[in-house]
Amino acid sequence: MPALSSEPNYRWSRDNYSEFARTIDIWRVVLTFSWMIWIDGKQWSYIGGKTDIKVKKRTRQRAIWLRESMLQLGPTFIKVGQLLSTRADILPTESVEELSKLQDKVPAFTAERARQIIESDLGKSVDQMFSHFEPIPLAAASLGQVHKAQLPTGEEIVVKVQRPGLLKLFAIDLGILKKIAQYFQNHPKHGRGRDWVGIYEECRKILYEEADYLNEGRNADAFRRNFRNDRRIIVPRVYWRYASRRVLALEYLPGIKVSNYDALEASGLDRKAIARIGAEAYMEQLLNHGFFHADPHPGNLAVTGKGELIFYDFGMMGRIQSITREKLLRTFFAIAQKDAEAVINSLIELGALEVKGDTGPIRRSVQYMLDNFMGQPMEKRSVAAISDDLYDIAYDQPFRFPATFTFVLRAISTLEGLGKGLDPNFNFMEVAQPYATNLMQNGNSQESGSLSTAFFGEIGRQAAQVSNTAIALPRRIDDTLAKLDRGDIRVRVKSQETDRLLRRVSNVGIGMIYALLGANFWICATLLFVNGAQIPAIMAAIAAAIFTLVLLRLLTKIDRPERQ
Ligand SMILES: Nc1ncnc2c1ncn2[C@@H]1O[C@H](COP(=O)(O)OP(=O)(O)OP(=O)(O)O)[C@@H](O)[C@H]1O
Repeated sequence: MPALSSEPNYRWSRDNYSEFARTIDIWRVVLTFSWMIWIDGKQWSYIGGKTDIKVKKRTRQRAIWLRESMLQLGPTFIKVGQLLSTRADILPTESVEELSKLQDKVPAFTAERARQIIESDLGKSVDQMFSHFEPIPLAAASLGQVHKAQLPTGEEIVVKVQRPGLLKLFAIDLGILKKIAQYFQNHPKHGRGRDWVGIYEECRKILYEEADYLNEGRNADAFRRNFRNDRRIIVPRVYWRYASRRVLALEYLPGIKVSNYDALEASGLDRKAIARIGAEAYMEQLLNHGFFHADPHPGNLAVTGKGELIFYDFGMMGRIQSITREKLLRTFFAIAQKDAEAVINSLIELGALEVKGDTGPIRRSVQYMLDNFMGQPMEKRSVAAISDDLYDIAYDQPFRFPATFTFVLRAISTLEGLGKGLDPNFNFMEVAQPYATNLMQNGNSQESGSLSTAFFGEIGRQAAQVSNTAIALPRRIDDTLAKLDRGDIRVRVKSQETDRLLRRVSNVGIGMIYALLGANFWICATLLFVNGAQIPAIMAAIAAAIFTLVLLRLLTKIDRPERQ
């Protein structure tokens, strides 16, 4: 993010901002938003009647308001908003779209404060360590800012410095956010089928990981190592001598931003080739390394004069294990075969789906989607469209996608958007498919070997199923036994005889109660009548008569033979 020259005076960036004032500010936003949602659900709040167009328009206005409020609330909420923008399975489309526009438009802090942080963390003065330190940051984002500097040896570096007081702000904000998550969890409407506390825990973990620059340095090293044999990808080197939780020095690698099309063309760079390198680098990360850059927005990708792709910012990375990659293939096969049951099972196995309760409704939705949306061949569809379909199914259902899965989808969708900007005919699936097959067949790593075995094993299995149902039958029995073993099958035994007997026993019990009450009222009526209280005696007699009648009716029912 370029540093802002004019600095809006946000409350959270003031020194005298108290925890109490913060709590009020945050709860004011939460309660106002809850009130808006409540009002929007009421028919009378729409002048001239509630229509789909009016609802959509209002949802959009609310989403814009939410985005602006998150921006006002500062770093923690900007990041949480950005994370929530990947959750189209729990938020309406309008909110997802608005939150994904949430950019780190935050004021830079002064070079003086940056120097203080560097000196306090590294224990030496900035002038001793660096021959030059650029006071105006290259970029300022919500968590920190980037200053250019030079080492006495002449090497050019960038120094990332964390925003002052960030961890203190996190501690306060996350404490309040936890209460908000609990509030929504316990809410009769918004809490149903949602795991707000789980989502809060995920956000908390990611925020603290991103705020630890040592972690970012380790990620950058691992990413760089993974691409050491690929000359098309460049990753800055970490200068560990100048690293702490709040400071990170990296090799200075200037480049043209992938979204700066004019500059790319002026340098004679091939836009199509850049889009392809990006997609292939992602296939490599997802299928081979199992370690991927989770935030490939245009600010984090640049191109050198030679057409190499530079990656910046390793704060948010995703990991997928090799076993998950095999399961991912199984999902693709299931989708290709339009087998809803298999899609759901593979997504559950993948950990991509957590179903609470009955899988029936979701199976029907998935089947509907497979039959209707997936009309086009897979390789012609965009990943963004596929994820939209998935989110459409998931929205308002009693399950959610785990963060890793939504991160993969978001990373690929973002990259796809970038690719389309560079080359209007770009399609991630088209690039990915042959690349994935090639990687699985000719891969030199042990992992891709096992992956290709799984791939062909799966083809064999599917072929056997399709060509011969008789052969497939034992498999189904086997699957059913496995389900039984896992406790996924509930057996309901219906015995009419037992049901009848139970009903009779219960009716006899109720009959006893009526008999007792009837007798009681008859005795009361008699005693009252004998003592001259005629009106109360009549009332008691009526009550006694009612209970006796009900009892007689019940007795005839007990003896009547039941219809089969
Ligand atoms: N090694 C580098 N060489 C040159 N420029 C860099 C380098 N690292 C970062 N930058 C520049 O600084 C910008 C911000 O860097 P980075 O994304 O790492 O910071 P951030 O605080 O994590 O920002 P954000 O959260 O917006 O991604 C990059 O877009 C890039 O322009």
